[in-house]
Amino acid sequence: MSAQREMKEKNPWHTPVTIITVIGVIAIVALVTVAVLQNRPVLQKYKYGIVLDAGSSHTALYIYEWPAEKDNNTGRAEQKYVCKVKGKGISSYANTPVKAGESLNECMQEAKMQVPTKRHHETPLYLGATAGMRLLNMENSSASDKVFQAVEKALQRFPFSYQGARILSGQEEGAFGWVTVNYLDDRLKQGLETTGALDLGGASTQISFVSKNYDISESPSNSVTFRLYGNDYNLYTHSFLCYGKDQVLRMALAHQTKSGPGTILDPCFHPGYLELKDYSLLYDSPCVSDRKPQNATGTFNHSGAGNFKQCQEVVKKVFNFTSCKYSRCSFNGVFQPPLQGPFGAFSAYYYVMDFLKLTDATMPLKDVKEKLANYCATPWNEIVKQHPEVPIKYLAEYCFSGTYIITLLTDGYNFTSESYSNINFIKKIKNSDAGWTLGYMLNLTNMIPAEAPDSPPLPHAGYVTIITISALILFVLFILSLRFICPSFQKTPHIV
Ligand SMILES: O=c1ccn([C@@H]2O[C@H](COP(=O)(O)OP(=O)(O)O)[C@@H](O)[C@H]2O)c(=O)[nH]1
Repeated sequence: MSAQREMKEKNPWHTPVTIITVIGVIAIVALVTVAVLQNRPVLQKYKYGIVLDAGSSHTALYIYEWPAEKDNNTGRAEQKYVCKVKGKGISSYANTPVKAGESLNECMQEAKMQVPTKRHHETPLYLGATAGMRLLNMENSSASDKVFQAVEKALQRFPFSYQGARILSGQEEGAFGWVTVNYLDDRLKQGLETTGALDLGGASTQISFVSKNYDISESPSNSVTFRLYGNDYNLYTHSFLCYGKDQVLRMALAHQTKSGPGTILDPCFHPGYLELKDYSLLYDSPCVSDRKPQNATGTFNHSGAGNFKQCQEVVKKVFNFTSCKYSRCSFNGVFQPPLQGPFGAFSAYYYVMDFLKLTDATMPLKDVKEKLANYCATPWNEIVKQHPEVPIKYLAEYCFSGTYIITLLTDGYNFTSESYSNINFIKKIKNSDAGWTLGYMLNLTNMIPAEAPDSPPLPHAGYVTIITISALILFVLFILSLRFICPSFQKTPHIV
């Protein structure tokens, strides 16, 4: 019995200080563990959104992805996947609407594979149509309705949360393009100076920017106001219907064929270019239908002369610079405040300028014009030889499209040799395509809060460190105070 007692007394695990120490260590470990577990970032789970951009020339499907627990707060939505729908835009199926729906199936099947199955039912799916459908709706609203019915039917067969298909107004297209660019650049959250957005499509074009000299009362219809992350924005935006590059080409050709000649020598096409074209196809658009010559034969010879300066003169004819009831205008009597800040130019601005190797922002405007003039003057057979991979239809139009872009920016929007250098031709920002689709989804899912989100006072690591240090200090103080208040803790155990 006494040997047992001696063992107990000699065993250091049985001293009060040791017991308190062990309990203290367990308490600290428990405290820190709770702190770590309670505040650990939730396992990265993602949410998804799908937007179909039904443009005049083609449709593209975009899938966006963002961290699930941050959708209303600090996480950024990014493009995860893009699928180009085969064939033309949905407005080209006016006579066979069912095919408009069928055309989307392949990309929608892809979307099913890209979005995790357990997220399908909660993934919103939107379709937004732009200028091609705006024009079809103006021309034949029942055909446009039938295209939408077919598209709707096709999209509802998929397991996503279908949110509707509609035509975006030009103002929405411009404003959402601006939101996309500035969101991806993190300019909105940080309240930085914003970037203007220049979007060029096939059937319309948009310009959107914040100008401190913009007096809304002068032209209220061009104003869109936002409150995003606690900052107020007064955005100027305008969409020019028929001023996308495909419709402007029709207008330029309409101008050259108005007296109904059998052959036109077009300065916007390369020397040696020759195609037989149909009058009825050329005039088959509300942008030009009223200009169809009375005495037009069925076809005309479209031949090229390859002259940039003359091409600019032809292109200028599609703009009206004479009437302006405001203090200042771009063209066609449309108000435009003074240009301000940097601009991102995307969609067809990028495709064309990239092909022409003219996207370098440091290239002076006069050099851009010189290179374009050389390109336009290059004989057609040489151009075809130099670019065997580019489809002939696209290849034939780059001289025209480049000339239109320069004319639109300088004569149309009033960019000068100096301010031209503020334009960046961009396709993507941080792996997401520049365009209206992301801004549209962010808006419809309320992912950009009006007020700046409350951020936790400390990051997770800082929180855990402070908890650990505080617990250790408290424990040391506790031990010291025990020794001070109860001196017996200092004595070594007395062995009997
Ligand atoms: O790789 C490409 C894809 C498109 N485009 C052109 O870019 C424009 C895009 O127009 P979209 O269909 O987006 O027209 P919107 O409906 O916006 O007017 C059209 O002229 C297309 O021919 C191009 O030059 N290269």
